[in-house]
Amino acid sequence: MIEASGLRKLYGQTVALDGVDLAVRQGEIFGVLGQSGAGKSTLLRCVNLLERPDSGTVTVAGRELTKLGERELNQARQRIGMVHQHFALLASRTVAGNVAFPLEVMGVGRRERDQRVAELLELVGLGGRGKDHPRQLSGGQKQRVGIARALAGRPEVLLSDEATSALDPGTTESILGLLKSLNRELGLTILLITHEMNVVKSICDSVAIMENGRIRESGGIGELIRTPGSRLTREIFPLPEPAAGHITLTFTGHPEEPVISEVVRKFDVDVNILGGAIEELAAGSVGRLRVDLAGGERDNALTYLRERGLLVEVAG
Ligand SMILES: Nc1ncnc2c1ncn2[C@@H]1O[C@H](COP(=O)(O)OP(=O)(O)OP(=O)(O)O)[C@@H](O)[C@H]1O
Repeated sequence: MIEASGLRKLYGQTVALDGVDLAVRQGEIFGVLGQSGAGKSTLLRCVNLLERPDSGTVTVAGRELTKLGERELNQARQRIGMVHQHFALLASRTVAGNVAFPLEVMGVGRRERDQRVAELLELVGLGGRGKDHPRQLSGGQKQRVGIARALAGRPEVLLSDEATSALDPGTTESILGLLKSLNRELGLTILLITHEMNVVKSICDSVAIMENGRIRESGGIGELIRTPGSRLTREIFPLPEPAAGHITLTFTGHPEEPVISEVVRKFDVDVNILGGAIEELAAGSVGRLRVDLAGGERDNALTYLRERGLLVEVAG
């Protein structure tokens, strides 16, 4: 649905994007995770060409945006919604007036506009609040207005620029829940940028980890979790560096199965648990355990764990 290839963007001497490739599939929630200054906002602004990359191409829903002139681009942008960190609402307009704004720009007539605005407010859980002004709303409600406005043009793609960064944890969760349900119910493809691992863990199907204008790792979350040495897994489970011989086990799907006690019984090994955690991700439940395994048939125990579908990493 979104494909970016070879994106480069310089601001003076600063390389904001240094050859970025991105592929977001239709209907998925794709997170770009990175620290401040990594280039995330620049990447997002290059996807809808609010910022023109110095080189590289961007294709959204089959149209190569980097080839379009300003008029065609404005049209194409109507099918790409955008949600902002600080909501970007017009203080002088009511809630309904804010949501109606893009429809006015598109030239939608009054009656259709009113009907669509009412539908959109209902969709984001703000039915009946149309006459209020943004100042009468909480941060979470303001973001709901921002989302309703972004959906006005029936976009195929929603871009989210740190949509929950200005919100408290409880409100963040409810906004993430709303994005997830829009993704499911409308089949909306969502590309979001965030510096919060929590956002990636709770709603993303895929992720790209960005650093210094480059993507260091990207892919489906389940797939990355099963990849040895994955940065994503290390960041989700911040265990200390392992000592030589220590074993890190990553298991997905059925953490309730007693594989550890099985290997102890079957292979007569001693297991010393050094650390670990279980995380509930949108992609499923994932556990990571750091152990020391000694005695008995250690190698056979490791082979058995691999055969049971665990990722087994032995520190060198
Ligand atoms: N308009 C601009 N003019 C000059 N430099 C810029 C501009 N926009 C971004 N940069 C620089 O490009 C680099 C990437 O910035 P960008 O805002 O894309 O990162 P980010 O990951 O989104 O960070 P943050 O979360 O803090 O916004 C930074 O070094 C930043 O200072």
